Amino acid sequence: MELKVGLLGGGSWGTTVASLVSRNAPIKLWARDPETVIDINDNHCNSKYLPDIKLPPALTATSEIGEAVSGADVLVMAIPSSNFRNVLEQAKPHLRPWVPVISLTKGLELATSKRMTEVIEEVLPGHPVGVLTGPNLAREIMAGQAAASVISMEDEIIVKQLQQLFHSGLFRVYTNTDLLGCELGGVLKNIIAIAVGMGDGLGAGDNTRSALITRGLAEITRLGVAMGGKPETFSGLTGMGDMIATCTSPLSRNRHVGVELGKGRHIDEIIDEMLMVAEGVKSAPTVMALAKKYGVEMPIAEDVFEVTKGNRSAVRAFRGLVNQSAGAESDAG
Ligand SMILES: NC(=O)C1=CN([C@@H]2O[C@H](COP(=O)(O)OP(=O)(O)OC[C@H]3O[C@@H](n4cnc5c(N)ncnc54)[C@H](OP(=O)(O)O)[C@@H]3O)[C@@H](O)[C@H]2O)C=CC1
Ligand SMILES: O=C(CO)COP(=O)(O)O
Repeated sequence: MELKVGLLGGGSWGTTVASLVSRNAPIKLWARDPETVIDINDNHCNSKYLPDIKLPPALTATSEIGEAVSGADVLVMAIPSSNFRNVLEQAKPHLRPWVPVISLTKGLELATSKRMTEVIEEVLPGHPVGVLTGPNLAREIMAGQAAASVISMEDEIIVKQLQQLFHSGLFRVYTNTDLLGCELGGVLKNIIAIAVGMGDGLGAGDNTRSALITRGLAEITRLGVAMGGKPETFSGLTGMGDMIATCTSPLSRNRHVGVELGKGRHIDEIIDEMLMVAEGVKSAPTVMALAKKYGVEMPIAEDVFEVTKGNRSAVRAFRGLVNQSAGAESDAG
């Protein structure tokens, strides 16, 4: 049976995933911006978020949320974490029972510290939930570069059915049933990417970058495992894989924020001039609260939090990070 897909969110990643799915199944993308809808339907472009990229003609968009949701056999959410719950509430009256809901979002809800799949379970009880996550920079994928990703759900049967929707020639999609671990990897790596960006903005070298990525991975693994994720998940595509892509790519918005902070600019000024979302800035306070709750030391994330709050300069934070006294490699810090 052919599954119909509704995807909510007309930004860079929503449009990219909708383009991939359109090769395998009928899909309707909902965007709140009517100009984006016209651009996708008439010009096969999303000039606002993916300039100079041609979209597949099979991809169509709507500005009526009910049109994307009511006929859907699968709902995909590509809305930043700050507006995720609100959009899910708008979709709820149109959604048929038991339709699986897959999140593409790599953030946490500020007010509740919840993961997006927890928000889905709260708003839409009974619907199977999952994430599609991994080292997936939208522009590279739209340029036709090969990439791998992971669809993660706790239900082994449904996850295999949905894998086929997203998988295509150059976009390899694996399955994983450690939903919490996969989802958290995508959230937490954003903060480490800001730290690495800060170092790059300050002129640090490749050795420093490598040390930060490795210690950052240890840090996010400690928190993820304390929260119930599997250690091996953090060494896979959704953990180490996404860390490498986000911490090293000039396309990463989180790394970009770090680079600008490293140059000495203020966070408000950096965010004001960005059209796109950098989830790590918003997640940092929530991650600090979770680290405290689970008794996990996260010195890199803490420095990023202090710099983004304006309490510490990037230079001071970075000196602290590289000068920290070193214990055993297996220790925190
Ligand atoms: N870009 C990437 O490479 C990747 C991104 N992600 C994750 O995907 C999520 C979405 O990111 P991305 O697409 O890149 O973000 P963008 O910043 O490119 O776009 C955000 C989109 O969300 C829409 N939006 C925001 N608030 C609302 C709302 N209240 N109602 C309706 N639409 C809304 C915006 O609409 P409008 O234009 O009208 O403001 C825009 O279409 C993030 O959590 C990100 O971390 C994950 C993997 C890769
Ligand atoms: O999650 C991403 C790559 O996997 C995108 O990272 P940014 O949000 O930092 O651009």
